[in-house]
Amino acid sequence: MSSSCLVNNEDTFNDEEISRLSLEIELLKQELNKKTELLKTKQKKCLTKLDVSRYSRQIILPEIGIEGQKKLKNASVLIIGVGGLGCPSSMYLASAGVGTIGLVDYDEVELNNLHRQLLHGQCNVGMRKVESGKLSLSRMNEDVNIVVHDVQLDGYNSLDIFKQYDVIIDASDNLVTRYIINDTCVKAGKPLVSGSAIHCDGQLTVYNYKGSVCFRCLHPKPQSPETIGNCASAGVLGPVPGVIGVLQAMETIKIIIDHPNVLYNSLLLYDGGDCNFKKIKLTNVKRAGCLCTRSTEDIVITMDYEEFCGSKANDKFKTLNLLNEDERITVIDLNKLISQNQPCLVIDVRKNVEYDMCHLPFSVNIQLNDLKREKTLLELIKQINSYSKTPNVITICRRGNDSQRAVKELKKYPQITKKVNWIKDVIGGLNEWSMKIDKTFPMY
Ligand SMILES: Nc1ncnc2c1ncn2[C@@H]1O[C@H](COP(=O)(O)OP(=O)(O)OP(=O)(O)O)[C@@H](O)[C@H]1O
Ligand SMILES: [Zn+2]
Repeated sequence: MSSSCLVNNEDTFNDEEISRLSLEIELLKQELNKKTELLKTKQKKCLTKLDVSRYSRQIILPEIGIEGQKKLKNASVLIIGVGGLGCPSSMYLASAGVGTIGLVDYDEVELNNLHRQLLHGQCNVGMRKVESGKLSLSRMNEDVNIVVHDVQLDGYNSLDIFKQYDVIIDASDNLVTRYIINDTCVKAGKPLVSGSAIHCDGQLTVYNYKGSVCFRCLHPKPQSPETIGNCASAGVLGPVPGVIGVLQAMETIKIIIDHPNVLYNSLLLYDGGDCNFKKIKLTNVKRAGCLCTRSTEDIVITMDYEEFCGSKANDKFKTLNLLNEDERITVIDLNKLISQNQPCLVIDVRKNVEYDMCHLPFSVNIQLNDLKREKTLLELIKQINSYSKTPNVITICRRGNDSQRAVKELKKYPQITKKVNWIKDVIGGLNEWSMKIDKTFPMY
């Protein structure tokens, strides 16, 4: 017999003793579980008299009652994005007495956020959004525990954060983040209240709730990045994310109180222009092979989401480098050329509406897409011909990407290139002009 098999006689058990001990262990385990559950219930916060006064107008509702309000007090909700949707949803949840609200955002408050992101005020411009959000929410309701996560959410940090919360609200603004949030909710088994808003339109639904479909079931392949707009490029009317964010708060409250009519398996469409709400039925069958049909251990959320979507996990501006250095000028060069009265045709290639918002007085407006039109090109040639000396052509846009595209486009036409000295664009565009030449020029 090898030494490893040597056993002291006192330590050996017969079959009967083994099954008796197993039973004892099982009973002890059950006892421990019961005590842990009891402890959890005892640890649950009860309502104070002040709570009852504060929330009396909603406690009185049969849907809420004392039990519902207790559930809200003991609930935790994570909101990703303290922007157009995250501001209204967090305001209503904090005011309703949700015990813990987590805020995720990696960005700072900008002036152009204020028309719709009502948690942030003028004095908060430049501040971290999560900090500004926490300040305002705590001012609204000091009893709510506001937890800040000042990070860019990705597949590596999301699970640890999500685990700490009961309900997740997607108030982000880009496709990559939507997939990360969806996949993490599926892995962590959390309901996802999803919303979006752009122009005058909004959408709302709840995924991964009581066996319902997930975002991937409906969108297994990401939309191409070119077809997706964002608030910065497409614009949004403030009340639209306001409406959707408030409805996200409503669905979250319904999930917490276990309301029977949570908006899952349906998609709510809001058309602000028409003042119209439409509800369309979604499938209640999970897509075969979808992530949400796998066991949680098999769900991988550390994939390269940016590669999968072909876009970034934020809607921050990407600088293109389409032109060579000698095909570009700085705003300082432009200023010099203009003050020296050099013959320059400055073409602002932004949308008409942007040109109407603000423009350089010496520029003309031809939208990038119009540069392909024959009629526009003929008019442009006429303008070039009207100069007494051979002019330079300078394209400009907001930040210096479309202006590079415009140079490429114009250089395709020898009728133009032959008649001008050179065609160049302005690095950094009008935003750079605003920073370096004229601080009163609006930056947007
Ligand atoms: N992966 C992410 N991690 C953390 N925060 C994110 C992530 N993706 C988006 N966000 C945040 O979600 C919020 C979305 O807000 P919103 O749609 O109103 O856009 P915005 O970025 O504030 O404004 P604009 O698009 O006009 O510049 C932003 O504050 C953004 O920083
Ligand atoms: Zn799915």
